[in-house]
Amino acid sequence: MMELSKPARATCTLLRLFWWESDRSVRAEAVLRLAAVVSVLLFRGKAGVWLSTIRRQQTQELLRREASSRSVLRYLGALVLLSPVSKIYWRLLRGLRLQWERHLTQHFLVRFLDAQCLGQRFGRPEQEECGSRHPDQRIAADVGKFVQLATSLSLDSLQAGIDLYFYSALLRGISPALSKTALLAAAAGTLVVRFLGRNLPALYGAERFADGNFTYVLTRMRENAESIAFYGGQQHEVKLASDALDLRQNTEWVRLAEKDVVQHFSDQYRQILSLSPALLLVQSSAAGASVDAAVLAQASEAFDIVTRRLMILSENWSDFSRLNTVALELYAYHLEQSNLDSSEGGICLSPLQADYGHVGQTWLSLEDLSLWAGDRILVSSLSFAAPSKGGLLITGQSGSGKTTLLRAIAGLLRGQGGSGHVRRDMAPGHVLFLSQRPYMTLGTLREQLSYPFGFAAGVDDAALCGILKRLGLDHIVLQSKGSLDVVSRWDEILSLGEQQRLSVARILAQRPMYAVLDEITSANDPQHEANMYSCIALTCSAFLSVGHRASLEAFHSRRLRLLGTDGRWELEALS
Ligand SMILES: Nc1ncnc2c1ncn2[C@@H]1O[C@H](COP(=O)(O)OP(=O)(O)OP(=O)(O)O)[C@@H](O)[C@H]1O
Repeated sequence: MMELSKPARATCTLLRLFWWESDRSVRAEAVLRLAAVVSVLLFRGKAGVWLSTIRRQQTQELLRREASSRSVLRYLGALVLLSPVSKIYWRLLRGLRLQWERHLTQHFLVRFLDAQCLGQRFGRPEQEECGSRHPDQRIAADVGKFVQLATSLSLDSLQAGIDLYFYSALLRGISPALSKTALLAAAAGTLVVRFLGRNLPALYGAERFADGNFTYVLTRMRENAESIAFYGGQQHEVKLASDALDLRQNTEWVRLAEKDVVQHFSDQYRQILSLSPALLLVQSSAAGASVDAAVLAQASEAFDIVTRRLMILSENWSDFSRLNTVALELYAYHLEQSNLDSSEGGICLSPLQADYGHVGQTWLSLEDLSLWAGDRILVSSLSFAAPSKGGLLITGQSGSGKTTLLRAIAGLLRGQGGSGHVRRDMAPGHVLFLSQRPYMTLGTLREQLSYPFGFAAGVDDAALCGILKRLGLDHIVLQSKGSLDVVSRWDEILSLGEQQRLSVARILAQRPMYAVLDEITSANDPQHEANMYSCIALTCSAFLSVGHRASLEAFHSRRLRLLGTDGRWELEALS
C-alpha cells in the first residue's frame, strides 16, 4: 500500500475526526451543509460558463452594431439575478466551518490540557515525527486555521475541477492546440513553483515557533511582573522579549522572501502565458483572415481559467505549506493521546477492584510503583495501602519525588516516567486533589468554592459564609458587601496563604470523602495550619498529604519517608 507523507497522514487523520468519527447527527448535518455548498459551487460554475457565452454574443453583436437594448438588459438582468449566489455560497461555507471548528476544538481541548500536564515532564514521543511545538500553542486558533485552510483549499480544488470540466471543453472547441498548450504550461509552472518554494513548509513552522515563543515571553512577563520588579529584572526581561521579537521578525523576513520569489514567478509566468491565445489563434487562422475579437476574448478568458485551475497547487503553494504546518502540530496532540491510550507498561491507573467508597475500606493502593526523573530513580517498588481513616504524611528532602508521587496517584504520569499500579477510588467527586500552587478559577467567590465538583447537599449561603469565617476569610465577603457573587481576579487580590485557605474551604463546601494535599499550608502560619488540618480531618474520612514541617506530624497517623537515594523509602506509624 502506498505510504502517505507525514503532512498528508496528519491531514487525513484530522479530517477523519470530524467527517468519519464524529456522532451520526453531527456528520449528517455536516454532510447536508457540504451538499448545499457543493450544489451552489456547481451552479456557480455552470452560471459562469453561461455568462461567458452570453458575453461573447453581446460583444459580437456590439461589434456588428447589432446589439439591441433588450439583449443588453437581459445580460444585465442575469448579472443582477446571479449576484447573490456568491453571498449564499460564503454563508453556507461559514456555517460548515463553524460547525467543524466547534467539534474539533472541543475534541482537542481535553487533549490540550492533558498534554500540558503529561507531556511537559518527560518529553513527547511524537516530537521527532511532528516537529517541535511552539510554547504558546493556541489550540482554538490552530483548529480555526486548519478548518479554514482545509475547507478553502478543498473547495478551491473542487471548483478547479468543475471549472476545468466546463472550460476545457470550451477551450478545446475554440482551439485544441490552445488546450494542449494550457496543459503543458501548467505542468511546467507547477514544477518550477514547487522547486522555488520547497522550503516554505519548514519556514512556516519556524515562524510559528518564533511567534509562539515571543507571545510566551510576554505572557510570562505579565504573569510574573511583580516578582520581576522585586528583582529589578526589567532590563533582562526586555532583552529576552526583544531577542524573541528579533527571531520572529527574522523568520518572517526569510519566509516572505521565498514567498515573494514564488509569487513573482507566478505573476510573470501568467503574464507571459496570457499572450498565448492571441499567438496561437492568429497562427492557426487562415492567412490574411482576421481573428474574431469576441472569440479571442472568450479564448483568453477560458485559457486563463484552465491554466490557473491546472496550477491550483502552485497558485496556492503558500496556503498548502501553512496547512501542512498546522496539521502536523494538531496531529502531535492526537498521537500523544493515542500513545498514552495504547502504551503498555508504564504506570497503570485503575479503580479499586473491591466495592470501595465505604468508610473502613482502603481508598488508594500502590503496587510495585517505581518513579524516575530522567535517569535518576526517585521511588523504587513502592507498595502500600493508604489508611482508610486518618492521614498519611509523605515527607522527604526537596527534589526527592513527593510531588511526582502525587502526580502518579492523580494519573498525570500515565504511561511515562515510571511503572507499577495505582488503584484508587475514582468515583466522581470522591477524591479532591489540592496542588502545591493553589488554582483560582475565573468567576465569582461562589464559583471558587464550588470548583470543581459543586456544593455538597445542604450547603447554602449561610454555610458558605460560615466556612469562610472558620478559615479566616470572612473579610473577603465583607469587602464584597456580603455578596458571594462578586467577580474578581482572585489569584491577584488574595495572598498566597489566603488562596491556600480558600482551597481548603472547597473541601468543607464539597465534602469529598478523601483528599490529596500537596504542601497546602506552606504559606500559612502554624495557627492557620492547625485550623486547616482540623477542618480537613473533620470533613474527609482519610487524606494523604505532602509536607516538610514537623508540625504536620500531629495531624497524621502514618508517614511515608522518601529517602532520596536509590529510590528507597520507609513507612512508619506516627504516635
Ligand atoms: N518537568 C520535569 N522534567 C524533568 N524532571 C523533572 C520535571 N519536574 C520535576 N523534575 C525532577 O523530578 C524530581 C522530583 O521532583 P518533585 O517535584 O517530585 O520533588 P519534591 O520532592 O516534590 O520537591 P519539593 O519538596 O522541592 O517540592 C526533581 O529532581 C525534579 O528536578
